Amino acid sequence: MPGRGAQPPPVLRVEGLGVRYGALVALDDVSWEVSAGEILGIIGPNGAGKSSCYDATTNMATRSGRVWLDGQEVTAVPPHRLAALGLKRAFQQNAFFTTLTVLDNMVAVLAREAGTGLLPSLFMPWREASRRAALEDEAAEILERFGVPRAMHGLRPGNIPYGSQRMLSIALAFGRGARVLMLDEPAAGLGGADMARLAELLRGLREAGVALVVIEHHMDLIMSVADRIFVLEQGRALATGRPQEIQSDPRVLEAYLGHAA
Ligand SMILES: Nc1ncnc2c1ncn2[C@@H]1O[C@H](COP(=O)(O)OP(=O)(O)OP(=O)(O)O)[C@@H](O)[C@H]1O
Repeated sequence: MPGRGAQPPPVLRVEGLGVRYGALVALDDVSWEVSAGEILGIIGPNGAGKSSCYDATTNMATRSGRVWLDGQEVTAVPPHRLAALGLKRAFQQNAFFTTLTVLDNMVAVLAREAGTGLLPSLFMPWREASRRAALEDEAAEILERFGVPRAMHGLRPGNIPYGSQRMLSIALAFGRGARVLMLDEPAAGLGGADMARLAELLRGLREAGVALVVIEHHMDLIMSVADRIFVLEQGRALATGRPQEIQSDPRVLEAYLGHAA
């Protein structure tokens, strides 16, 4: 890519993304990229087009533009295939199987990733017992890595603390692994201690080589963890740069805070 010097090639690159809802232009000619072991923060005022940008990237909205994953064009690839290729996403709202335990939610994700036919049999105890035990071990390890302790694995998701629910959401999105993980406001509703755990988790994933794209309204969090920030305003790219550049960019201050510093 031009101007990236010795940077590794991007894992995910989007170019010219556009989304319209009827007459409303939610996203207009937006391009960005993210590399392995990098955190790209996406910020912007409410309604700026951040979620539409995720929908466009993961082919969950009718859109224009193009998307490349690991150098391969994936513009026409449907969302579930993108996930299988390693482009994964967590949503603003937690989405669990509320009647399953925390552990079984994770097992269900692993079973789905393992392929056809396994999911129904996993919940029949007389079949696939050893396979199920192996998946349970794997699920428990992933949950612990994402900060959901074993004491919570037998509970229903609605009965664990909200901060742990958010971590569970990220674990379920990540599954067995991701090349790119896109998170939509992971810190929404979190208090200080949970926010610190989340920051630690994001840094750990970056350390492991995951490319992270994080929409976030909590400026302290995103400015402290992101390597680069991409700013959207009214569907268009306003600025991109390192956190300290973005924090002192008068255009961003004007758009985001309603005044220049
Ligand atoms: N399904 C939809 N139908 C019609 N308009 C939509 C739809 N989804 C989003 N919009 C509109 O598109 C624009 C961009 O919305 P989007 O949710 O992408 O912004 P956002 O930056 O993620 O906002 P927020 O920070 O509030 O989540 C907004 O004006 C929104 O009202």
